Amino acid sequence: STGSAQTNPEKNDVEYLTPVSIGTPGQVLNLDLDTGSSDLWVFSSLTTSSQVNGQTLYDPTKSTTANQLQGYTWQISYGDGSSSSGDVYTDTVTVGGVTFSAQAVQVAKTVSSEFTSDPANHGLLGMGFGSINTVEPVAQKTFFDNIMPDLDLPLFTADLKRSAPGRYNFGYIDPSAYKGEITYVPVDNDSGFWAWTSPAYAIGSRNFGNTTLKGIADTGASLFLLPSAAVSEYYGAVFGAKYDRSQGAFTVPCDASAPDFTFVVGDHGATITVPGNYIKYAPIDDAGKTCFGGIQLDTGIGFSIFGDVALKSAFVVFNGGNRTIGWATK
Ligand SMILES: N[C@H]1[C@H](O)[C@@H](Sc2ccccc2)[C@@H]2OC[C@H]1O2
Repeated sequence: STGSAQTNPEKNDVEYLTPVSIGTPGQVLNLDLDTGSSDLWVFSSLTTSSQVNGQTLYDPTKSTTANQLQGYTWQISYGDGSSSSGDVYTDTVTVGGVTFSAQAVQVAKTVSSEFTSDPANHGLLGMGFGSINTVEPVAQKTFFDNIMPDLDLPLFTADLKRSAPGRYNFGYIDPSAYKGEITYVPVDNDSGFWAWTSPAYAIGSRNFGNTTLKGIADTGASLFLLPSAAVSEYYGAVFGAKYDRSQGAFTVPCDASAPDFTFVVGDHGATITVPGNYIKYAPIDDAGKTCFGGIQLDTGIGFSIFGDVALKSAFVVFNGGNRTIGWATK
């Protein structure tokens, strides 16, 4: 089988939401497909009502194919401090025309304020590795794990775009979605993430250094989080850039000329270039004078995060069959 689903950016591309059908008859929720986590959880009829704010709710009692996993629970905390928890059902789930009939659907009973505050986000669909699924007493498989054996090819692709709809494809590679060759590199999934290492990076037209970037490809993260040496070198090249302690982040003048950020993929010279304009991420003042930086520090995480600012500059193949990640320009 193969499938294809359009994914739609929220304001400032802070996340990308994809319609997912759950249950019989189908209840369509817009979910954040997240390669940086491995739980499929949804706002539901069981979610504490004071924590619901316009989100579409999955109601298992309205689905003839829902079955509760009695006594199973889950609780997840994300890198940005948000969290959610609840119970577990199985039900039929369809994304982009690909269906799995007994998918673990984690219904939220509690969600943190970051989730409550966004009516458009009805939950997450994790596409990381199964080892970090939080369901107790038995971890559950991700949607991708479940459909992989039936896919023509054991992979999915992410084609995110700046402030425009993009696409997640399952089981095939669309040759019209990228230019040149796809360069594949090994993924180390010991952490449960799509972790890989870039051998070097360059800022603007400067020469490549020899500092490797060890990071994860995370479709659920908005920004490009890098080591302080890379971040300082980058913003040192942007006139008017500064670290704004009140924001706890680097900002740039929205009218600054921002250099591109290029990272190497593999050892035969392939590169991906993040346009400087993507790093003038979003205005933080009404006048649109000051912009939030799309590159920020990865301090304390232990690895870098190739979030949407990096991913939307490429066509990315997540191959679960041979555990590689492929990058191509587009
Ligand atoms: N993998 C990512 C995940 O999808 C989000 S969870 C999230 C939180 C609030 C709003 C939307 C999504 C969080 O930021 C980075 C990492 O954790």
